[in-house]
Amino acid sequence: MDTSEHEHVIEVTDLRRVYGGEFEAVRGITFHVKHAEVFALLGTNGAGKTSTVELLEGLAVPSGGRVRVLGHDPYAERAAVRPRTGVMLQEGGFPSELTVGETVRMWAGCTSGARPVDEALELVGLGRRAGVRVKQLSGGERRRLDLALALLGRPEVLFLDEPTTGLDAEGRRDTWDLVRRLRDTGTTVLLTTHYLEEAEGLADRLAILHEGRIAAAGTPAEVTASQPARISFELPESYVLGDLPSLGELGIVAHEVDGRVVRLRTHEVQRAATGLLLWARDAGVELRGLDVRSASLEEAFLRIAGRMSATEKEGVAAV
Ligand SMILES: Nc1ncnc2c1ncn2[C@@H]1O[C@H](COP(=O)(O)OP(=O)(O)OP(=O)(O)O)[C@@H](O)[C@H]1O
Repeated sequence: MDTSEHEHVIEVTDLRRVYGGEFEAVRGITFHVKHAEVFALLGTNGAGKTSTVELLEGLAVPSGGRVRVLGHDPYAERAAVRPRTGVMLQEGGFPSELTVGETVRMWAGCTSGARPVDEALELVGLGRRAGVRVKQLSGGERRRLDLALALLGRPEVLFLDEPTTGLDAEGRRDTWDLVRRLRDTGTTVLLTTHYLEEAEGLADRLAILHEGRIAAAGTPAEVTASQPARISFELPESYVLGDLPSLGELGIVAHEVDGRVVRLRTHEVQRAATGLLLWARDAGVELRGLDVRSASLEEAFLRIAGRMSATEKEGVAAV
């Protein structure tokens, strides 16, 4: 089956993975990835990201549910899927005595329609390192070599398990640029990452896994919009919180006072900010340090992953 703009290149339905007959690492997840889309799987350590990606790569059989990649079962129909996909595992293993160029050449020998070795190395910024032995590469350079190998066969679907772990800021940006270019030329990319900035900037859509289940999914904007915005300011001299308009009227769902600093959370940021500013104008006072900001993906993630302080959680849960 050929891919088209309208097809779901990856389809995951009620997917489960059980280890040792009892530990359920993936507990019935459903999502899809469209053609030429970058989809990020986020989650805390042990959330089930790698366990899921391995099923998509056809490295194991699901304990339940269904996976389709390019319309095929990646495990049972490996021969149909594997040549059209590129895989970058969390830890690639290379013979350390070979040079970078030899490694890619060896790999190219087993890949049909492989890119020229130089092109693959240029793509990942290793063009000048072809003669260096793999054992002499830095951790970040090894990740780039991993990526070069994943790209060798001009894959239609690319699986990247933590592609930028160990890369410095520049290397990370280079990889993001490359992923964007691949997406723009029709490659579908599924990646896992611990960097929320990476998911926010790179992913068209994402899913946050928590304890084997999808806790939130959508575009980065949709996922962050589910979280309340934050407004903070200093209480003017000689005023107390009770002097402000009623927090309920302002649409505030949680509040915290720390010395003279007031922090409010709201899903109706315009209403709350307007109410506060009108009140300040009428009272003839200045709201020093006024800061209004939407929730970040990081906040959404931390809240979903259950790591926020109990008080903050209670505040918002009380809505
Ligand atoms: N082969 C295995 N046998 C038993 N349990 C396993 C096995 N592989 C993974 N697990 C467990 O399954 C759960 C999910 O692991 P997985 O590696 O999929 O998480 P992850 O989201 O990729 O984590 P990380 O971010 O740390 O890479 C963890 O509790 C892990 O200990």
